[in-house]
Amino acid sequence: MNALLLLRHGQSDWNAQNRFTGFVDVDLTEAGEAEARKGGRALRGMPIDRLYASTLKRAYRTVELAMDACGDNEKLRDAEGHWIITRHDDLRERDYGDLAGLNKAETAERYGKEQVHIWRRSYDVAPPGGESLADVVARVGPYYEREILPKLRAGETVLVGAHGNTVRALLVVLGMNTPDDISGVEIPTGVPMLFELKDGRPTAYRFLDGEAAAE
Ligand SMILES: O=C(O)[C@H](O)COP(=O)(O)O
Repeated sequence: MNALLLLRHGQSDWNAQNRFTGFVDVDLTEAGEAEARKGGRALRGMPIDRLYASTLKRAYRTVELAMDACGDNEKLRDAEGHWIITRHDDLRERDYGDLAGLNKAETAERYGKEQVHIWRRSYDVAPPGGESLADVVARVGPYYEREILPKLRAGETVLVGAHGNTVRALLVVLGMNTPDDISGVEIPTGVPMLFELKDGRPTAYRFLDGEAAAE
């Protein structure tokens, strides 16, 4: 099999509290861990050759839990039984800067819903002290082209544990969306996205939200 799999982390503690998170390294909730395991079950029977994640624990824990639940691909464990996951800062969630830790609803009351929507979903306007989606594209894109695309072109299937805005940035990098229409795209937590490849490049994707096999 030759495919790209993107997996937004399961629900995090600050997702559950409706707080801006960004670079802050928060844990998964129990519900988020269950989402990760459900996502893993949807991957059963799918040969995976390589695992990536951001350096934030909510992303690589999601990959670990998903792979545990998937139950296949034991070749990707090291001698101690840990999943071999290439982790990199460039795959982190967008930096929400000064908004990190603030409640999203309270922030909308303080600055206005329109301003918060612009900070969250515009392409080139960054939240104060943080990154715009364009900034995320500028760091995720080169990492993808340098590290992941060559593996896909070599015929591998690669799973990347990421974040809402790194997935959205990759959809722009992959040409699935444009800077104009990406603002309307939302990524569910814990649901694997399977990208079909043509000549080593992703051409279309679908969500694997039906479980391949019940628990
Ligand atoms: O970092 C965060 O706050 C969330 O994971 C993504 O936030 P957003 O959906 O508001 O961009």
